[in-house]
Amino acid sequence: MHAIQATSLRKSYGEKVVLDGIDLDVPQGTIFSLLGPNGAGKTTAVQILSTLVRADGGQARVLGHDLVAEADAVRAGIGVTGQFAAVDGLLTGAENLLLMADLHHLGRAEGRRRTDDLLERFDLVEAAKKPASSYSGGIRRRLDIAMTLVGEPRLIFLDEPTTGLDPRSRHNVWQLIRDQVAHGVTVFLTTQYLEEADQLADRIAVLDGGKLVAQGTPEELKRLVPGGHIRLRFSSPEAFEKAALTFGRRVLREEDALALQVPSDGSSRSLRALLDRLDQYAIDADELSVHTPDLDDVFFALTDKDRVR
Ligand SMILES: Nc1ncnc2c1ncn2[C@@H]1O[C@H](COP(=O)(O)OP(=O)(O)OP(=O)(O)O)[C@@H](O)[C@H]1O
Repeated sequence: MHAIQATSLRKSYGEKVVLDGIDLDVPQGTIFSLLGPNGAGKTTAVQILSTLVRADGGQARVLGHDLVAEADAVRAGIGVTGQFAAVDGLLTGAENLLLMADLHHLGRAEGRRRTDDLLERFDLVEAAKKPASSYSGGIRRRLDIAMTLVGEPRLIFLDEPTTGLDPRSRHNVWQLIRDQVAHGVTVFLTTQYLEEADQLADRIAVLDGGKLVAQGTPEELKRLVPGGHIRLRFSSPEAFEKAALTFGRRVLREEDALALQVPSDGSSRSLRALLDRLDQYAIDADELSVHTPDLDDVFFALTDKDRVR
């Protein structure tokens, strides 16, 4: 079953086309990340898929329900944490959670039970007694995500969940997200941080200029851009020269290190071909390492940085 299935989603604000026909498929129990530069339309996509904003065109089913005809059923199964954080600064953390429990009509006892459970799991027991306005960014974000989970959603939308957090808080939030997925929850995550998508996502889609310019696993995306290579290091100048001759003009020479960089997409097929070649000519490499480009390379190669917005 798919948690999200969308075809040809379109949305414009006035003259500005924000989403220009977007197809999305997110299997249940996975983390899907929508990546894109500022203003690419990530938040708009989240707003549409969470029923907050109507698309101009296209269809979508979320948790098996039609987004428009069965909007209530969709809302009942999802949680949204966004830049429009729901935390009320005047209330304590515990009061914020209890308020969410009320909104979900949970009843007093059940509301208390879920609130206590979430405070424990999110390491918020101490903070829960103080007003949320006194919280650091990291604690506030944890409370915000905890509030999203009060209704026990099967799908959560996290819109830039770690923007502005320090590395430790960011890792904390990542762990909380992974825990959710381990319990079968599906996560739709938007982020500007390539590392975040790389760390968390099963699949990534890159949004730019209103279109998805690439989709795949982090590894698949990294293979899309040039720059990947296998580096071979040799212990003798003879072996180095012999290998350089064997691989011909395609290789990059690191004379001082006695190393060669052979272009490769990082697949096992390309690795096997290279090892076969070394075997064939009885060349011994001292060291072999595979270098795949990182997501930064992909992002910059795929998104148009010069477009005027
Ligand atoms: N309610 C609105 N009215 C008019 N224009 C809007 C509205 N909401 C969004 N936009 C425009 O749509 C474009 C996409 O915005 P959106 O917030 O979806 O991008 P984003 O990818 O989430 O960006 P960011 O990373 O900066 O949050 C922007 O140019 C924005 O100005």
